[in-house]
Amino acid sequence: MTARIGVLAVQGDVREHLAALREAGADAAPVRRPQELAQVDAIVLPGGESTTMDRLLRTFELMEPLRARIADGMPAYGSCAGMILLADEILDGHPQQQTVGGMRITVRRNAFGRQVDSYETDLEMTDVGTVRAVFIRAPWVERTGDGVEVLAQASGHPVAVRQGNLLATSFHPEVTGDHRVHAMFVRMLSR
Ligand SMILES: NC(=O)CC[C@H](N)C(=O)O
Repeated sequence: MTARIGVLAVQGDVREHLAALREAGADAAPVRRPQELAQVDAIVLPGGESTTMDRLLRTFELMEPLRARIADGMPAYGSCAGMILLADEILDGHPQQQTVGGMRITVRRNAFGRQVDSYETDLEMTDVGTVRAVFIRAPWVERTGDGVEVLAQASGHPVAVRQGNLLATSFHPEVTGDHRVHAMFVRMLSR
């Protein structure tokens, strides 16, 4: 049976992730409610604004079920704000900002600078190859804990990391029309 991958749909670039997952051959569906989360085998946390997503996750009563599913081993992929949500620790976060957590990483929000510092570059990513990386007010990884594999770096910092069946990128592969990073996540589901 094809795995069903949810895309957290409280805020952010949900449509682009749904499209990239479908192009990678997955059955993808938006997740806004706890009942919808219960029906997926894996989840993508999109780019957007992590402080807003944190607030909406709590309002929609998705924070605790999401934490429980990830602690229980559900595969998850976070891009940009989604990477922040997966991180166990944030630097330069909003004072009350919480994360879903699960990945033993410390991320710095807006690490490359503010809005104006959005940029694109080609990176080598393990198991994927050369990718066009689009950074938009992106975080980077400051510290990695046990079991975290660095898949790509930019400006001397990890920008793609994997820990078991959790994947995170600082950049946005969903906006480039290249679905190889999503395909890699789909492959992680069958390991
Ligand atoms: N493109 C993005 O997802 C930006 C992330 C945003 N700077 C945040 O802190 O949530």
